Order: sequence, then structure tokens, then C-alpha cells
Amino acid sequence: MIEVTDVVKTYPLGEGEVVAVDRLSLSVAAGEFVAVVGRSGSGKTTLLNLLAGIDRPTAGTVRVAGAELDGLSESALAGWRGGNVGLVFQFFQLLPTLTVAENVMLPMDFAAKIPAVRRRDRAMELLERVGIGDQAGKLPATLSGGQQQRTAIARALANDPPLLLADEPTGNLDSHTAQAVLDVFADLNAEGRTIVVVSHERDIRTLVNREITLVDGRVVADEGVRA
Ligand SMILES: Nc1ncnc2c1ncn2[C@@H]1O[C@H](COP(=O)(O)OP(=O)(O)OP(=O)(O)O)[C@@H](O)[C@H]1O
Repeated sequence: MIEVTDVVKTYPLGEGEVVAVDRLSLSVAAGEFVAVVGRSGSGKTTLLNLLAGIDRPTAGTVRVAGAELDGLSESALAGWRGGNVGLVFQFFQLLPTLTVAENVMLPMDFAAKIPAVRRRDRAMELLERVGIGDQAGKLPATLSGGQQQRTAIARALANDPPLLLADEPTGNLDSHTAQAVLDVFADLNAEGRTIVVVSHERDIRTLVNREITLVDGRVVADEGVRA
């Protein structure tokens, strides 16, 4: 599902540059549930953005879900992302003027993978799936943080992508709500979806089957944590 080879990502900083990801290689097979951990500034978000094709590497290659991302134009990349990757962020990033159901339908309109007549029903099914079917007609601001993150997960599933990438999805939630949201990810993984999640949540170790630790943009540990 993921094949990252000798990837370097630098950002300009004053006269010099910051090396955010440093000659990093890793592969993730379909069906894995991977946590990426490490201190602030270790390169976790940069790695996730490279996997999503949001950022391009300075050197090296990134292959995800059958595509070599370097070879794709911006518009091809956007099309590829829409159908292959679901993204979940710390601060939900829902559109405040759209209802919960409309937020979930939005990626379907962009990718044209789900027929137009199916989109509302599919949004409802996904919201039921993550446990908030009864919130569909509300605006995001009227929901709790956990409900907003469930909305964002439903939106990430809109086009039935094989891969979910989540950047600190529980970072803005209390620990009880965080655990419930992580349980949703665990269920989605049990159904066969590949998931890579950046998290500080200690409890994530009990759910994932692999933990990758970054220090200074490099993998310093890569271990299976569940039998
Ligand atoms: N757009 C950018 N411009 C300049 N430097 C950046 C940029 N994005 C990240 N960096 C730098 O790259 C390094 C890695 O950052 P990154 O955000 O990937 O780390 P992180 O592990 O996700 O941190 P956190 O846990 O705080 O989110 C840091 O030194 C950061 O300052």
C-alpha cells in the first residue's frame, strides 16, 4: 500500500534549511494499522503529508495505493487523493456552513466515484457507521468534539478509499472521547482498511499492530506491538 524509498524533505530556513524527513524508507502492507510516534518536530506530519501527496519530497520516491506520486501533476494528484486516501486532522476541518451530511457528501462531489443519486444515502450510511446518524442535519459547531471528529472520519470514508491517514485525530479530544474515536479506527482496520495514524495517545499502542518511532526525520524504531 505504501512504499517510501530514501525520502528527504527539507524546508528553507533563513540562509539554510531544515531537514524534516531524512533518508527515510518504509513500507506498509495493505491491512496494517500503523501508529507513527515521536516528539514534536520529529517529522510525523511531514511524513503524513508526503504520503497524502500534499507535500512533495525533495529527494526519493513515494508510492501509495499503486501510484508513484512524483510522476503526477497537481490535478492528477488531487484526483488520485480523492479516490485513494481519506484524511483526518486534529482540528476536524469541517466546513461550518454545511450540515454534517453535506460535509460528508462533499468529497463525493469532487471525485465522482459515487453516483450522484447515491450520495445522500451513502453519507447517511457512513454517519450511522461512525455512530452519529442522528446528527446528520446539524451544523458542525453544534456538535461535540468527538462528534465532529466522527463526522470527519465519515467524510474521509466518502469515496471508500483503501487508505486512511490521520494526523493527531485525538489531539483535541478528552481522553474518554479520544479512546472512542480510536476504537472507530480499530473497527475500520478490522474491516480491512489500511490506517496510518500520528498520535500522542498512549492507548494507541493497544490498538495498532505496528509502531514507527521517528527522531529527527528518521525511523529509529519499527516494531510490531500486537500479536
Ligand atoms: N512548512 C514548513 N516550513 C519550514 N519548516 C517546516 C515546515 N513544516 C515543518 N517544518 C519543520 O520540519 C520539522 C518537522 O516538522 P513536523 O511538523 O513534520 O513534525 P511533527 O513531528 O509532526 O511535530 P508535531 O508533533 O509538533 O506536529 C520541524 O523542525 C519543523 O519546524
